[in-house]
Amino acid sequence: MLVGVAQLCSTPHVAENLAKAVRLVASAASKGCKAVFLPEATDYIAVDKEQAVTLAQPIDGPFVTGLRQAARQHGIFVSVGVHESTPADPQRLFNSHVLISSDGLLAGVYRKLHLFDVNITNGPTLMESSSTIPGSQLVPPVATPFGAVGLATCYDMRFPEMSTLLRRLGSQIITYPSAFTIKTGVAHWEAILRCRAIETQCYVVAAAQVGQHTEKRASYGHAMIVDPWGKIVAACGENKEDVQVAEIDLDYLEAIRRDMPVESHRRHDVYTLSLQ
Ligand SMILES: O=C(O)CNC(=O)[C@H](CS)NC(=O)CCC(=O)C(=O)O
Repeated sequence: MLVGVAQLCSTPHVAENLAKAVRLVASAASKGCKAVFLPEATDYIAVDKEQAVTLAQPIDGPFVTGLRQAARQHGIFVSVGVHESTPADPQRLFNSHVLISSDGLLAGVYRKLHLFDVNITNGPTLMESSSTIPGSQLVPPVATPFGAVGLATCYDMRFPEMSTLLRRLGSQIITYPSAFTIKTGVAHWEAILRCRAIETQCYVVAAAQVGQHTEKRASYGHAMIVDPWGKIVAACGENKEDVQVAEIDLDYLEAIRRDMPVESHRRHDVYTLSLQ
């Protein structure tokens, strides 16, 4: 089965971003994909924290609703990262990853666990926790016709405990909708994604924001799909608005797991003791 990984440049203009996302959904469907993966913050990249909080919608707001209609119209699953407002805390939002089924229903919602609070010398300073409430749970993989999908987001890829757990819970595909900085992307993006695929023996799908969003903010792009052997099988490079397609072959995945059964070689007996 074919799936598409997408790349785009969101701005603070939510309606325009929805139009771009819907175009990418249609494009993936026309290429025969059963699913399309859109990046983190597809709804918008804001100029500052105040604007980010003002623009956030609930999951049942117009942005996700528009994508649910597109998913249903084209008969395709859609994974998308959005900001999610919550009445419980009007000054902050969740960084949420929504999986929409091909009949337009919500199949899963994951709220980003690891927040990107960093200050890199000669590089970006970002304080995600000033606007974002961290999620509090791992979401079990969602069963789909193309495999069991584990939900994560961007910076989460730096935490292999999370991908290892998603694998143990049954994931066959692990997804990281992203908006990576250029400096960290050049240094780490491909290496991390290939490692997560190799060590979990899962397909890794990483949709990406690309280019200049606002005066202050730019993203690395290079959306890709990595197969469970660590090979890059789809790559958007630095294209501005793109969907690249790869096959998800679960027989191939099972063969890799059979040949090298790392999951059954894990020494959980030792790991638990060493944490005490
Ligand atoms: O800000 C928004 O609106 C959407 N959220 C993001 O773009 C997030 C938090 S600032 N970006 C990352 O996690 C980049 C991680 C990264 O670049 C790395 O791990 O190196």
